[in-house]
Amino acid sequence: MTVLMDGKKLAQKYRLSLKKDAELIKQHGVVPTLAVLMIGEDPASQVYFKSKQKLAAEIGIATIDTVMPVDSSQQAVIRQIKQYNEAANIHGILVELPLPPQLDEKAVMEAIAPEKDVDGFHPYNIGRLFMDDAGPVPCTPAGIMALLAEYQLDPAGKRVVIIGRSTIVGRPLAAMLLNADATITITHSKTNELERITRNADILVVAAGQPEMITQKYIKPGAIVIDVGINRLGSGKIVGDVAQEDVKQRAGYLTPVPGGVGPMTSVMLMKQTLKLAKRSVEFERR
Ligand SMILES: Nc1nc(=O)c2c([nH]1)NC[C@@H]1CN(c3ccc(C(=O)N[C@@H](CCC(=O)O)C(=O)O)cc3)C=[N+]21
Repeated sequence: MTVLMDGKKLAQKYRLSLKKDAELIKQHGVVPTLAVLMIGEDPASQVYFKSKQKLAAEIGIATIDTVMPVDSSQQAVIRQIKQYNEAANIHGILVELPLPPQLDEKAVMEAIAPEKDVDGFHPYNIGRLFMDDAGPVPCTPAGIMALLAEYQLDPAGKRVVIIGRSTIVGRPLAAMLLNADATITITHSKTNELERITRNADILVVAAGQPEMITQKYIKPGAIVIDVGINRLGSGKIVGDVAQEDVKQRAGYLTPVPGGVGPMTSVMLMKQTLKLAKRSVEFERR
């Protein structure tokens, strides 16, 4: 029997506790504030953009939302970020990805002040994560770590295989799990004999962006399977990167899609915003 790891339920638990944290910060006269910058109107990002506004409002986090035209110049985007960097009332800055093609993602990420980088995408924060001295960290991997902890699945000593080497999921998750004493293998689209590697995994994380690519034959019996994929099919149905019904026959634990990693990502963003706001309270009291 596979245990489904209920991200929706855990996210709800976090929402209640984050609401209390936000209240405490406000008692010190600080309103936790997240600035969200979206360039263009990518439909997938737009859904995420709106759901974040709603979640922030529920928890008691103020948002400053800016939409810039899809043809914005690099200079204009960086100017907007610098303005947020300098605004004392803003604690977290998030720039919606993906960016339109004329913009240099690396330069945009580097323009965000590391101490306001809620997504943990700035090279300084990535470096800290790799040195096991983490500041803000990427939200999706943080959500995966929270799910493992909730189900008392300690990664220490376990063999982890991650499919996907993105800067948003695969790479930072590898660092977090390494910091938690797991043994890590990162695989990707050029990996030879993928199945032979994944069949050794005690924990398999799939962030490949390929609808339902992972079937039973990739899974070690009883393994923990984390499905990071969110793929919208022509029919409108949302599926993960794991063929869920098939893999359920073999996995010990599995995150569903929807209702698994996705809801945890958003809640981790709020948690990190509060952490950054709290730090500014402590700073002011000194
Ligand atoms: N700077 C930046 N940081 C991000 O973290 C970021 C981003 N840009 N751009 C867009 C992607 C996408 N993303 C999602 C977060 C939550 C769900 C989520 O909650 N999904 C639900 C609902 C799925 C549905 O019904 O559409 C679920 O999986 O259950 C999905 C997608 C964060 N992203």
